[in-house]
Amino acid sequence: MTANKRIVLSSDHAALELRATIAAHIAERGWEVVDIGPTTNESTDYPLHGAAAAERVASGDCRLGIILCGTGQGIMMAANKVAGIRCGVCADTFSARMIRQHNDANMLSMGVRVIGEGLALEIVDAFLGAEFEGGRHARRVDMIEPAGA
Ligand SMILES: O=C[C@H](O)[C@H](O)[C@H](O)COP(=O)(O)O
Repeated sequence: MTANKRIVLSSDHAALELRATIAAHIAERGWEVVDIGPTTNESTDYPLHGAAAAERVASGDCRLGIILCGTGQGIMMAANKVAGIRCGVCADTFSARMIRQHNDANMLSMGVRVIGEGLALEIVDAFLGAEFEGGRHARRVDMIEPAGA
């Protein structure tokens, strides 16, 4: 399978269960899931997992990524330090759709201590179901990280 329907998943210790639920949910929808998150609940450091997932997307190995931690915030910050990554934290479906359509986000972050499983899956569907609209938005996305920066 090409990277076109390949998606990387990761989290810290806070989100193992939700990560597994999301993995099953998106696999059912035809995505090849590359789950590189921790496999035990032992406390771990979200920057490691955010960066590792982001590298998979930035390298082209995976088209998109979904990352999780307690709030979704710390792991998002780590992912956004990787060149080429545009990751947004979402707790609603509208934002999840818009970060694809307007911001060409290639990663989604969520907080397992913020939202429940049902909403998380709806957010995932909104994110994966939307496409970048280009046009005026492309100019703005280019301004976030100019080529060669
Ligand atoms: O942004 C950071 C995340 O929410 C972490 O999941 C959280 O800080 C981990 O906290 P704890 O070590 O208390 O489980």
